[in-house]
Amino acid sequence: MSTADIGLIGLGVMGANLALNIAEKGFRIAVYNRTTARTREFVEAAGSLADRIVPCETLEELRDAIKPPRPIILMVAAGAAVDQQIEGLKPLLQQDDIIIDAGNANFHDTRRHMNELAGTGLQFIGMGVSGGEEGARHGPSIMVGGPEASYRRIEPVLDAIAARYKGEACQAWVGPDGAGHFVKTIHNGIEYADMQMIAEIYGVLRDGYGLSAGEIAPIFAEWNRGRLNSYLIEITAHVLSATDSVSGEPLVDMILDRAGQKGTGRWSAIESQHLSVPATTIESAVAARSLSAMKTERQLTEERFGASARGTLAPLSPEKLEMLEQALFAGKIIAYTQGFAVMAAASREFGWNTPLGTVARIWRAGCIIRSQFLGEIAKALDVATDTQNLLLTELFSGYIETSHPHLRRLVAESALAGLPVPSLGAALAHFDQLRRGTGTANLIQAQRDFFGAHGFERIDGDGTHHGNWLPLAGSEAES
Ligand SMILES: NC(=O)C1=CN([C@@H]2O[C@H](COP(=O)(O)OP(=O)(O)OC[C@H]3O[C@@H](n4cnc5c(N)ncnc54)[C@H](OP(=O)(O)O)[C@@H]3O)[C@@H](O)[C@H]2O)C=CC1
Ligand SMILES: O=C(CO)[C@H](O)[C@H](O)COP(=O)(O)O
Repeated sequence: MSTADIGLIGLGVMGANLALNIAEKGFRIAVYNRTTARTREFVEAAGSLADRIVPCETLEELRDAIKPPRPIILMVAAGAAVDQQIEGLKPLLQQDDIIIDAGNANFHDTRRHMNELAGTGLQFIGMGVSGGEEGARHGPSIMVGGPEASYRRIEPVLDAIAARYKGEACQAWVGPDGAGHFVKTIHNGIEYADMQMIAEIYGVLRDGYGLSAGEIAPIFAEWNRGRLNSYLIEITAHVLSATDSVSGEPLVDMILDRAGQKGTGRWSAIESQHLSVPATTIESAVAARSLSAMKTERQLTEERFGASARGTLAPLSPEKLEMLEQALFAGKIIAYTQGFAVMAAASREFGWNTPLGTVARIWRAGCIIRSQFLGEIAKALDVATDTQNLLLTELFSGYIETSHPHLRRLVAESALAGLPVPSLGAALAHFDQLRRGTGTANLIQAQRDFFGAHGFERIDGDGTHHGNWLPLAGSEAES
C-alpha cells in the first residue's frame, strides 16, 4: 500500500541522516539502497523512528510505497550513480513524480537530466544540501533549483528538516534549471578558500612563530568570539586541541599533510573561468590541495632549496595577533566577494534570477560555511540595489578599508620569510588589481596586436585600431 509521503535512495552518510531527519519531522519515508544489507541495518538502528520508515528492496517496491505524485530524493555518489538511478526510475514513475538529486552534482549534469526528462511528465530538481552528517540529521542548509512549482510541492518537507536561523528555515528556491547545484558548488568553492586561508594562518603561526597546536588552538577559539565567528573557525580550534590516543601528540600533527578533493572546488574555479569572473582565492585553494597531494615532490624540493627555519617570525606580539586576525578577515571578505560575483554572473548568464541575499540568509545556519558574517552579507546585499559587488557595499567597503593593510603586511612578511600564503596572497592581489582604475592591460593589448594583429581600443576614441609597429631589428629576439 502507498503510505509514504516521500522516498529516498542512498542510505550512505548523508542519505541515512536525511531520512532520519525527515522521519523525525513526522513524514513517512520509503527508503532504498543499492546494497540491501545497508537498508536493513538502517531500519534496525532507527529506533522509534522505524515506524515511519518503509524499507524497500527494489525500486518497484519503493515506487509502490510512495503516495503519487511521488517525490523521490537521490542521495548517492554524484555522477554515474545518479545517471543509473534515474535510468532505473524512469520507466517506473508516472506523470508529475519528482526526482530530486540532493548530492553534490555538477550543474551541467543537472541541466542534462532536466533536458532528458523534458516531455516525459517527470519533474527534476537539483538540490544542494550542506551541513555534513550532523547537518543532514538535525538541520542542513538546502539550496533548491528546478521548476518552482515542483519546489513548492516539496517545500513543507524541506521547511521542516532545514536548519533554523532565529526561527527562519535555511532552505530556499534559488532559481530554475541548475541553479541549486550551481549555488551549492560555489558554497563549496568558498568553503575551499575559507579553509585554505585558515590553514595558511595556522601555517604562519606554526612555522613562522613556532607555536604548537595547543598554543594555536586558543587563538582560534578567541577569534571565534569576534568578527571571524564561524563554524570553520570553531572546528579549527577544536581540531587543534585534540590529542592522538596512540602517540599522545596533538592529533593534527599526526595527520598527513595531503588533502583530498571530490570536485566541487575545482568546478567552482572552472565555472568562474567560463564566466570570466575571477575567483582567484578559490582557484588558489584548489591548487593548494593539488600541491598538498604532491608530497614526494615537495619533500625533494625542500631538500634541494630548503625551507625557512621554524620560528623565524617569533616572537608573537598582540599587534601581530591583531594583524593575523584582520588579515584573515580581509581575505575572507575578498573570497566571499569573488564567490558571490560568480553566482551573480551565472544568474545573468542562465537567466536564473538567483536571489543572492536569500542565498546568504540560508547559509547563516546548517551549512559548513555558516557564520555571523553571512548575516552581514545578507544585510549588505538587501540594501545594495545598485551593485552585487560586496566590496562596493557600504558595510564591506568599511571593513576592507580597515583590514586590508593588515593583509598586506601579513602577505609581505610571509613572502619575505618564505611562508606560503597562496589564497591570502591571491585575495590581496585581487583587491589591488580591482582598485586600480588604470591597469596594465594596455601593454597586453599592444603585445597581442603586435604578434597577432588582434587590434586594440584607444583611450581617446571608439573603434578597433592597429599599431604602426616597426618590425623587430635583427634575429637575436627570434626564438
Ligand atoms: N558527506 C558529506 O559531508 C556530504 C556529501 N554530500 C554529497 O551527498 C552525496 C552522498 O554522499 P555520502 O552520503 O557522503 O556518500 P556515502 O559514500 O556515504 O554513500 C554513498 C551512497 O551512494 C550509493 N551509491 C554509490 N554508487 C551507487 C550506484 N552506482 N548506484 C546506486 N547507489 C550508489 C551507495 O550505495 P551502496 O551502499 O550500495 O554502496 C551509498 O548509499 C554525494 O553526492 C556527496 O558529494 C553533500 C554534502 C555533504
Ligand atoms: O559538500 C560538502 C560540504 O559542504 C562535502 O563535505 C564535500 O565532500 C566537501 O568537498 P571536498 O570533499 O572536495 O572537500
